[in-house]
Amino acid sequence: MSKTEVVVYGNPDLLAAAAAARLVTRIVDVQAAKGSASVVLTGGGTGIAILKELRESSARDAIDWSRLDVYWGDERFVPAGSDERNEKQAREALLDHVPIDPERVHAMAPSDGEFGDDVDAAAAAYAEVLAANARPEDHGDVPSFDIMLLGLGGEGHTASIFPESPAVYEQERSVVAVRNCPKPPPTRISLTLPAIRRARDVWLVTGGDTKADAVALALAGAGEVQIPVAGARGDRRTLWLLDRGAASKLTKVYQPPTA
Ligand SMILES: O=C1O[C@H](COP(=O)(O)O)[C@@H](O)[C@H](O)[C@H]1O
Repeated sequence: MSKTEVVVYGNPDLLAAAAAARLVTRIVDVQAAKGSASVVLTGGGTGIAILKELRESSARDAIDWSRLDVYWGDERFVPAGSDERNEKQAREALLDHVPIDPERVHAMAPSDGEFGDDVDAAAAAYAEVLAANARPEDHGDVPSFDIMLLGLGGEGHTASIFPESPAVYEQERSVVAVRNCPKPPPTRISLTLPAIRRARDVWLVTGGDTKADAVALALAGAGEVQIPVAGARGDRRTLWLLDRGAASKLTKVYQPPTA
């Protein structure tokens, strides 16, 4: 299992800018080493702020967008045009502004798409997308994603895996339908913790003191049933990128970077 690293930035803007810079560097490094790279996006305030920062950065042109696969860790099961959709927010923040190959943008189905309001069928279809994109060296039906961005909620959810919900117990499937979420909208699609742990790098990105309890509990070793984000780990690296608010209840002192 990878070691957990924590970096704390002085404010949310710095967090988003620094995470975007890290993302460019890691994608470029992976593309140089392997030819193409894959990234899993998250919804939420910090996740979308990072994408906006990336759009506004001239460094984004260092990425070969034609050799990047994009997936989502979770999606709100709402109509395609809804502003609540993580996909729509990511497209507006970044994807509509870069020369990405549309075939390599792997979105989860909306509630008015080909599966209608059958969220189980939509989740199963996304599991098939993952399986179809897994290579022999991935040793399973989920790609070894190069970078997975994940946000978290104040109660400890990550992706759309909520505390003590059926999704947190899932050990077989890579993608599940999620119902009765405590945070609206109530119906969602989510990667499971076993699928998340297939990623090489998992980056937990969050800001604000409403996240401080969940961050502190996860980093203190809480169980994943109560605090699902505690179970989000990368195979190569688990990196927490926080602002001072989100880090404010950590007992260990994590220094902001000096440069
Ligand atoms: O609903 C969701 O919320 C979380 C966290 O969002 P935030 O705005 O409170 O930071 C996000 O990680 C997840 O992808 C999203 O669907």
